Amino acid sequence: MPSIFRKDLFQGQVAIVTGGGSGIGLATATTLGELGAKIAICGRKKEKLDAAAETLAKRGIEVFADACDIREMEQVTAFVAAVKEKLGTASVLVNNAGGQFPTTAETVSARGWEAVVRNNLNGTFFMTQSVANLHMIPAKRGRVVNVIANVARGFPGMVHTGAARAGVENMTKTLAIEWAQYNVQVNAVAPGVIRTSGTDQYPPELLELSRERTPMKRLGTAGEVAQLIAYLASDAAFFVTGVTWYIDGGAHLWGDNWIIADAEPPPPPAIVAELAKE
Ligand SMILES: CCCCCCCCC/C=C/C(=O)SCCNC(=O)CCNC(=O)[C@H](O)C(C)(C)COP(=O)(O)OP(=O)(O)OC[C@H]1O[C@@H](n2cnc3c(N)ncnc32)[C@H](O)[C@@H]1OP(=O)(O)O
Ligand SMILES: NC(=O)C1=CN([C@@H]2O[C@H](COP(=O)(O)OP(=O)(O)OC[C@H]3O[C@@H](n4cnc5c(N)ncnc54)[C@H](OP(=O)(O)O)[C@@H]3O)[C@@H](O)[C@H]2O)C=CC1
Repeated sequence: MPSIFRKDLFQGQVAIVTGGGSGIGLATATTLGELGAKIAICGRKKEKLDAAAETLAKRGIEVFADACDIREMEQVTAFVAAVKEKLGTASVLVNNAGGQFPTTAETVSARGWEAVVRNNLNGTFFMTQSVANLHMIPAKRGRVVNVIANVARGFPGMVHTGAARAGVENMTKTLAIEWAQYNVQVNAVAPGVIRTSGTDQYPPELLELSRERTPMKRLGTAGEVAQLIAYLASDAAFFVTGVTWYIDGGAHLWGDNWIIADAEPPPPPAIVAELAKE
């Protein structure tokens, strides 16, 4: 995707992109790298990261890639220290790693719930705290962009991730206030349904339903999300903090992925009929 940004926008800066081995993370790493940033990426699968690092290097981007499960604090601490040693002090953190699986609220197992909450909420906090303490707060400079999801009207069909992402959205506001004194801005982006290696794992009929239920009648691209992240990571967004930016073709305002059955609901309690008489 051609960029609207100045070629040297991130020259001399170091950007960490979690989950940078694929999808939105790789598109973001590519965008920031092509705008001059040195890039650090992490993920759980080393092979995927190595392939992504090769792609980035071929584009002339200086890159450091290492395996790190963001749910494990020791792995996070080690990765964040390695970034400092290999590339220098990071001024940009994109918390993009995450994921979940479709489920109903009544059937999700305790382990399934925990896996998703740890991945999206705990992992994002561990990484943010670690990068802030080692890189951004001492340097008095930082931009954090949290990738969440369209949870504006709940997330029926994925209760675990809805709850975890709402937690990250609230955390975004808190950190924006606590860290304003350190010149660290914290924002979130909330993608609608974006075609990536991640959504390729979803049933095609669910994605088609999502497309139909999106006012703009299409799915987004990873490149589009990367451009929004680049803006929020740039100096142009210096006075922007604590805000969630939707990039979803209008889907947070209209259109549901959750079909409410047409069946007659159970009768209301008697008091409702009594009140209707008055
Ligand atoms: C509806 C509206 C759509 C709306 C239309 C579509 C909208 C899409 C919007 C969002 C799109 C994206 O985010 S796309 C990005 C998607 N990418 C990903 O999700 C990749 C990352 N995800 C993951 O790694 C996994 O999903 C996650 C659970 C988070 C972490 O996996 P782990 O390996 O740590 O966990 P495991 O040890 O395997 O499993 C722990 C428990 O979770 C359960 N579990 C794991 N995967 C499961 C699965 N697919 N189905 C059931 N249960 C699962 C296991 O059964 C275990 O519980 P027990 O069985 O009880 O032991
Ligand atoms: N595509 C979409 O429609 C939407 C996506 N999102 C969110 O955007 C982000 C990017 O998703 P997308 O690019 O679509 O999908 P991908 O599955 O391609 O990307 C997810 C990335 O996160 C990494 N990851 C997942 N869990 C961990 C972990 N515990 N530690 C480290 N890395 C991890 C994965 O790498 P690895 O497997 O190697 O660990 C992978 O590279 C995710 O948070 C996703 O939930 C939100 C709304 C919609």
